[in-house]
Amino acid sequence: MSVLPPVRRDRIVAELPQCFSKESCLHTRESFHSKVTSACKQQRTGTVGRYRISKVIVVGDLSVGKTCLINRFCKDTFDKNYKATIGVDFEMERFEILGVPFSLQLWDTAGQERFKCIASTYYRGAQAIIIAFDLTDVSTLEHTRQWLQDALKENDASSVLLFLVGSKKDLSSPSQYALMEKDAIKVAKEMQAEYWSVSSLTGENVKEFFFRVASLTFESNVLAELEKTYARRIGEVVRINSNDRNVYQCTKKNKSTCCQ
Ligand SMILES: Nc1nc2c(ncn2[C@@H]2O[C@H](COP(=O)(O)OP(=O)(O)OP(=O)(O)O)[C@@H](O)[C@H]2O)c(=O)[nH]1
Ligand SMILES: [Mg+2]
Repeated sequence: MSVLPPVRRDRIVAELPQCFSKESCLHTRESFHSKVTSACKQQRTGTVGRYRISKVIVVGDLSVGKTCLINRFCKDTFDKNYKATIGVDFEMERFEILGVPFSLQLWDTAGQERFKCIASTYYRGAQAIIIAFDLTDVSTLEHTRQWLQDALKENDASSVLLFLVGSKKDLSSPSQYALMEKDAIKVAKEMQAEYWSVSSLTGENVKEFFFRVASLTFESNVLAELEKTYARRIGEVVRINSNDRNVYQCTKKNKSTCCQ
């Protein structure tokens, strides 16, 4: 069995990364959920080990900067020449969160209309959806609602984490940015998404953003797994209890026959 190399030192998460803007932040806790930290401390790998991967899809209009965002984070590169994504591209990024190895599967989808049907076949089973728009083009912000609708057709809205990300921040002036941010935060609140603004050219907020995505998906996976384990245990206890009742009836009626 091939052993993976250790996680890069700059991919280690010990504290819950904070959100970008309090105004559009759904998970306002300052630290990881206590149940998650204790499960990880006890390395209850049965609980924590299983959920080591999270699927994240990145959607949004063509040329808004989805591929550049992923490449800046995964490869620390930036290509100013636009090469449209055809269908989907895929990157796997490994972290160590609270001492537990964890991977983000990043699915970079095509924004061009003609590739949309191929891309949408990869939406299913996402734990997080990143909807990207261009901070210098308000029409790409308006289109994010449709992108979200399409992505939610394949996923359970109640359990998927949503992020609305404004890209190309280096291209917008402070006054232009302030106006766009106000609109974007309004859209983020409507969507129940967490808003971020980034620049893949300068790298501004890119690492912080992906650390936040990885940490929140890790936390929700571990909590879901703990709940399942707890429910299974309760199930077992209930089953034993119901047997107890039989044992009780046996002893009341006739000890020898029914309770072997
Ligand atoms: N200045 C600046 N330019 C950017 C930034 N991000 C992307 N770009 C430019 O925008 C172009 C398109 O970016 P891509 O990441 O390829 O766009 P995309 O969303 O993947 O496009 P599709 O694959 O067609 O959906 C790139 O060639 C860059 O030149 C950024 O943060 N700042
Ligand atoms: Mg692309």
